[in-house]
Amino acid sequence: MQAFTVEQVRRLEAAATQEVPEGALMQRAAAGLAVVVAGELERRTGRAYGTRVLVLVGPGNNGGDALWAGARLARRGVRVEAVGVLGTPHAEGLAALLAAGGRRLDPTALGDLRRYDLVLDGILGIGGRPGLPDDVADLVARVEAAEVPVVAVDLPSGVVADTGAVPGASVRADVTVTFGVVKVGHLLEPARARTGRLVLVDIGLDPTTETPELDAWDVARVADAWPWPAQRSDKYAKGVVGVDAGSETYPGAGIMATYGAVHGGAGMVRFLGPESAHAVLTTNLPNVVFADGRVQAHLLGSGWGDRPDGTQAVAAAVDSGLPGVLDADGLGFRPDELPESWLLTPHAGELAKLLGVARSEVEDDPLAAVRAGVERTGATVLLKGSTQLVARPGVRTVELAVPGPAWTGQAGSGDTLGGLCAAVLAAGRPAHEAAVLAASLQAVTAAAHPGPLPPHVLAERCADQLGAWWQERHP
Ligand SMILES: NC(=O)C1=CN([C@@H]2O[C@H](COP(=O)(O)OP(=O)(O)OC[C@H]3O[C@@H](n4cnc5c(N)ncnc54)[C@H](O)[C@@H]3O)[C@@H](O)[C@H]2O)[C@@H](O)CC1
Ligand SMILES: [K+]
Repeated sequence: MQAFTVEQVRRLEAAATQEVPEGALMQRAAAGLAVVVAGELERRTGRAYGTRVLVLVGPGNNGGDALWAGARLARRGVRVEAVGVLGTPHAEGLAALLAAGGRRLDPTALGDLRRYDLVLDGILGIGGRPGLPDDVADLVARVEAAEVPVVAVDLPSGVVADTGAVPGASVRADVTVTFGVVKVGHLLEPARARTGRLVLVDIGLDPTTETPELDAWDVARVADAWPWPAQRSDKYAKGVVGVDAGSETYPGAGIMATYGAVHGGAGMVRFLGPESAHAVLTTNLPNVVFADGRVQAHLLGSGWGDRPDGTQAVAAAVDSGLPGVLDADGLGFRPDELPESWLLTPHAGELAKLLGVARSEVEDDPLAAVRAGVERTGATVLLKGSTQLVARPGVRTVELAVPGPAWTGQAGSGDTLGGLCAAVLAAGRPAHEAAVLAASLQAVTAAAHPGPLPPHVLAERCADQLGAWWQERHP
């Protein structure tokens, strides 16, 4: 699934408008919206006829869409009531609603909102500036407290369409019906959680003229793209990972990283980290070797702490010409310039430090931040967190891994993720693909095995998940 910016949507809409009569796009949007709302009413109450819908109407075309859809619903026997909450409502849309038997209410006459079966949020769309005025925010809070299902028109009002930020009050939708193309904010947290189920209505835009801002992977694409071993693949075809992670202070990070590499399907894992980790690894992962030798991808940095020879260790690995993953403390030892074949795996705090900005700056616009990380380092960058983004040099489109539940937000998850990435890298895949595949695998596995599993146990479940995908593909 691809997502676009507001500026791009405006261009696409302008191009499409040249081809059709005035108002046609809004009619297509309203028709699609009314079908989804009617379906939602039927699913929730068993019928559309006789149900009650409250339309919250803002000053722009977003409110226009909502009013025209309200008119269509009113003609089907839905009792539609519209309330203007900002500015002057779309004149033709309001006239159409009234002509179809809908009513206009004064905001002061709203009463108990629990009498509505559904609320339609037509307050703001892609023309919305962040946040909502206080009186609108109060009304939105009342809707939420009344637990009435909400369908958002194009975007949940109050979210930032281009970044996914939610700087103030916003609508929390059960369903969002968007038009033409998906917008960036639908897919990035925290706006993603406010979007609910996303329905895309075709209004005749042609997105092929624009480079997508975001390319969101889904589970089937991840499973199809995984580097499955061929029948005659030996350990070198699957790839050897060299893990130089952990330290005497943090041996666990090296162990976790090794669990990730093993369960991500590496042909062999060489552990080059601290001796204090050897006994645990020998007992639990006896296939891991400790001798120096051939590797096909490096994994460095997790749990290094303040390693005295960190700079030299990273330089030597990069100079080998092999691809690698540089994680956590290792990020502080990176050379000025890295090749694209190296993958950096910072979380928001680490990326902020790398860029010399506040963490909130990364969190407010992760798309810009992950691109800036690439710009700064030359490497491929995976920004870890609730939405996991991958950017690489020379490519505008940022890839979005399959999202998962927050269970993976615990110490050690980043270490195992680094190992999973390194396993895919060692199998010969480019760094951006290794990052998307590994991050998605971890998320999908966490969704299938919810609960506070320690990261190394979740890594074992990752192997089960890979097994299940493989069986689906090799019946
Ligand atoms: N342009 C097109 O061809 C189409 C647009 N469509 C709809 O039109 C929407 C965009 O319409 P508009 O460009 O009119 O924009 P909006 O409907 O999002 O609203 C813009 C208006 O809201 C005001 N406003 C913005 N943020 C505010 C805030 N925080 N507090 C108070 N007032 C605020 C602005 O001053 C402006 O008057 C889309 O989201 C979509 O729903 C659809 O009908 C499909 C076709
Ligand atoms: K809206």
